[in-house]
Amino acid sequence: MSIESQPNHFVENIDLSKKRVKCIGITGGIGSGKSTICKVFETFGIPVYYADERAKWLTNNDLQLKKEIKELLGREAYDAHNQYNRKWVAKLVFDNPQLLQMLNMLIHPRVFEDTKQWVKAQSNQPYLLREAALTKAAGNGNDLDKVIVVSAPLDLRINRIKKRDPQRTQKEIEAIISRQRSEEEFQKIADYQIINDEKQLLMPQILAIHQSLLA
Ligand SMILES: CC(C)(COP(=O)(O)OP(=O)(O)OC[C@H]1O[C@@H](n2cnc3c(N)ncnc32)[C@H](O)[C@@H]1O)[C@@H](O)C(=O)NCCC(=O)NCCS
Ligand SMILES: Nc1ncnc2c1ncn2[C@@H]1O[C@H](COP(=O)(O)OP(=O)(O)OP(=O)(O)O)[C@@H](O)[C@H]1O
Repeated sequence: MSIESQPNHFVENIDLSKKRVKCIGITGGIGSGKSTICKVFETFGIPVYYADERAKWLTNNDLQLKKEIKELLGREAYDAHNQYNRKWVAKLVFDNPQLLQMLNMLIHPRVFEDTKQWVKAQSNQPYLLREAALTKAAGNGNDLDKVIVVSAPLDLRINRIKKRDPQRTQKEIEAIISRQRSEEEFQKIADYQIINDEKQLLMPQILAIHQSLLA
């Protein structure tokens, strides 16, 4: 068969006018300032997917997920109004790495599905941001093109969280940190870095990344 007479699957299956929009992960440990920095990107018109927030929403609204979480953690995972009992779950899982991993295995596939739907619904954007405490390196089994890592000194992060979340004890904050990537591990997956140490100016760092992503 000549090349001309072969059916052209490529032309049939790919709509060239719909190029996938760039998706950039933004991550960092608790209190590093991810959400604060995302708010600045939002003022530039960049849409942001907040994975922790969506995970929270899904734990209360995805019926199958609710059922699976109850099976894994017990009925107390939901309160009398059938709402996710975050305080109770946090106490249980942030001190128990195996259980946290099992909970992640229930929640994360749902969040990834939800992210895909969100990305599909966006159009005509120069790029999108996906904020999450847990993110793999770009391209490592995910749809991210680059990863921004937000860093801040540990003592500053702990003090910020004590102020922001007065219900958490120092021990609880340290338990969360010990379940997250270390600073060195975050650095390994960073394509861009933002240092949010309240000494270096934030805006020039954010603008430089924004410009580079628009280029
Ligand atoms: C354990 C839960 C109930 C704690 O709720 P709580 O309101 O106390 O804390 P919150 O969600 O605000 O998170 C507190 C800090 O822990 C971090 N964190 C949340 N989940 C995880 C996790 N699975 N592993 C490591 N850090 C996490 C957050 O980024 C934040 O820095 C809740 O975080 C949860 O259900 N987590 C599992 C879902 C998840 O993995 N979310 C992360 C992004 S998809
Ligand atoms: N440069 C800064 N100057 C002053 N306060 C800051 C700065 N960056 C962050 N904060 C404050 O520190 C706290 C933690 O910041 P933020 O919520 O953005 O962190 P996060 O990395 O998103 O945390 P989490 O992982 O818990 O979601 C917030 O109360 C925020 O207002």
